[in-house]
Amino acid sequence: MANSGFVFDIKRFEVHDGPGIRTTVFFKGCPLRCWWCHNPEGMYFSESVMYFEYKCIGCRTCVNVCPLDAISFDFGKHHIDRLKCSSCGICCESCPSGALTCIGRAVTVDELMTEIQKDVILYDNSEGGVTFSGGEPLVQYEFLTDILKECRKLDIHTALDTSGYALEDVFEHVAENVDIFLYDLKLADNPSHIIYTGVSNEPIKKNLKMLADSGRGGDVILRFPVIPGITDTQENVEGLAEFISTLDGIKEIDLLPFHDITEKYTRLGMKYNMSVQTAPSKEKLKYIKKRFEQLGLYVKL
Ligand SMILES: C[S@@+](CC[C@H](N)C(=O)[O-])C[C@H]1O[C@@H](n2cnc3c(N)ncnc32)[C@H](O)[C@@H]1O
Ligand code: SF4
Repeated sequence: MANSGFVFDIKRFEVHDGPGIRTTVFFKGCPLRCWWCHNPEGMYFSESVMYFEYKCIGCRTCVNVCPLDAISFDFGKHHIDRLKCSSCGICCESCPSGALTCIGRAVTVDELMTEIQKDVILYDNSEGGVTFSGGEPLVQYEFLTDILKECRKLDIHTALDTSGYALEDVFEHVAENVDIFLYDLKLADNPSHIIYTGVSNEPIKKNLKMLADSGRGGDVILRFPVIPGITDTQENVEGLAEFISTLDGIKEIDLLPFHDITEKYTRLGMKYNMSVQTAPSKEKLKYIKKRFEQLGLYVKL
């Protein structure tokens, strides 16, 4: 039982994170480091300090209040020494223009349920519900399970947006309380998976196979991030198609074309590995769509 967890956003009226109108809760912390991740503020479990240059008025309040001397103006340019910064948040509280913002906050089960329940009428009218995303929600599996159980008590539909990367027994335990899964498949080849995400794809494949073998394939919507030069290669698409063809009951795969978020990484002081900034071509998307349709899947783009 975990009475509180750590989230970095709660978005209401979402229509892209599962069926109907949904509230999406973004959990902090992720064991993966996908090169293209558009939610880098969700990677670390601790709070993340984000700096918005266009809001900065150059008053240097942050420099003066930082207890670790982690902030300076080098040649007039704001700089946070991320090795010194402990994300204590004092600079964010003191910044008069909102140029510094602390991402991430603790919430209790009760607080989160209050937020989720605000839109129950919308969920009911649209066959929607709540989606747990991140970061990787499975990292906080005890808190996640508590929330899922509360939702089930109240008959609120739940979706888990996940990389599937978790120990088998953790995944199995959480899955019991989930209505549908938005399950990401990124790279079929394990060495490539390790290079581009930092972890092996074996637990991901194992957990998905377990779901399908237990008769829950129909509760899974696959998601495939189409990342130019990394996941969109013929070799990868064929590898994934081969794996998917071993899974029973899965009917849908959603293609998520790459979008660039260089600016977010700059604001967080994080390294962005992607050299490509353009979305995949229409031809490439068409080819991938057709290939997955050949497996009998409905392909949403
Ligand atoms: C940020 S992840 C969070 C959930 C979980 N950690 C996962 O990877 O599925 C949510 C979705 O965004 C997708 N995604 C991440 N970065 C993206 C990008 N730059 N372009 C398109 N989709 C992206 C992921 O593939 C995943 O389907
Ligand atoms: S698993 Fe999801 S949240 Fe984690 S780094 Fe990859 S895309 Fe981002």
